[in-house]
Amino acid sequence: MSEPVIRAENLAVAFDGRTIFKDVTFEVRRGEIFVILGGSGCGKSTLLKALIGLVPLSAGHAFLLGEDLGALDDTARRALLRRIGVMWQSGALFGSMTLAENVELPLEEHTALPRPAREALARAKLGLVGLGDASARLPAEISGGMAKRAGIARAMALDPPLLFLDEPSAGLDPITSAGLDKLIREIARETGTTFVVVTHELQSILAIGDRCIMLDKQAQGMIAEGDPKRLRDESDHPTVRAFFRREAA
Ligand SMILES: Nc1ncnc2c1ncn2[C@@H]1O[C@H](COP(=O)(O)OP(=O)(O)OP(=O)(O)O)[C@@H](O)[C@H]1O
Repeated sequence: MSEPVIRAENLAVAFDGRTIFKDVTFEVRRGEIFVILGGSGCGKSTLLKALIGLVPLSAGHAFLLGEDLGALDDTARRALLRRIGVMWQSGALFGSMTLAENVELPLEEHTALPRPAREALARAKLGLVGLGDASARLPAEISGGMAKRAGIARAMALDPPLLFLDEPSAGLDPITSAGLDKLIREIARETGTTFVVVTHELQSILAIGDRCIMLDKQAQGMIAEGDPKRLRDESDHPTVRAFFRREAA
């Protein structure tokens, strides 16, 4: 089997001596959509940040694309992070720039490509997310669902093999959210991009997740791992069952 895209070994994070999670161990395989799920405040976003080195680990190792992020010097670390796309929940587009200019921004920052090449790549990425006709629009002129699509296009500007999405369906109505899920599946299938998606939206988890882990605040760590549909149908863990069956725990 090929090297996993992510290997998380016994990860722990604590803030001011308070453990958020510990002993978090999992692998993300090439080409899959891997979901990090769990209730509010269980540490999903913190885990995402820890995986890319934005939050320090108090224990464990995170290997991304085969490299131990914590063991790299600044240059190697920047080079590795350049190969990873992130769309933050709060990752708003720059309001004064068109969608095309927003997508071009990472290309301008990280490549020496001339402007026409950048423009062509930005158009292609916007086309991939179904916004080929909207490239000259400003963020204020588009819907929330379109803004998320544009955010994904921007995160894909540098063709990352690994893409993190932090709560992509936050703030979207169910139909728009389902459309975004479909897009994520299409991109994964068409491009082979590996996705790590943080979400607590049950519909999304079941629609897109090949595999998932579930974090839990009380347990301060993982309480489940596997195919979300199997967890829904077969888990004996009361919190996992409650989550998937939408019952109060
Ligand atoms: N920089 C920080 N300093 C101190 N505490 C923090 C910091 N970042 C997060 N926390 C705490 O860590 C816990 C987990 O937060 P996190 O945002 O990762 O949860 P989450 O599962 O993503 O929640 P939600 O679904 O509500 O976004 C929370 O109690 C939060 O207050």
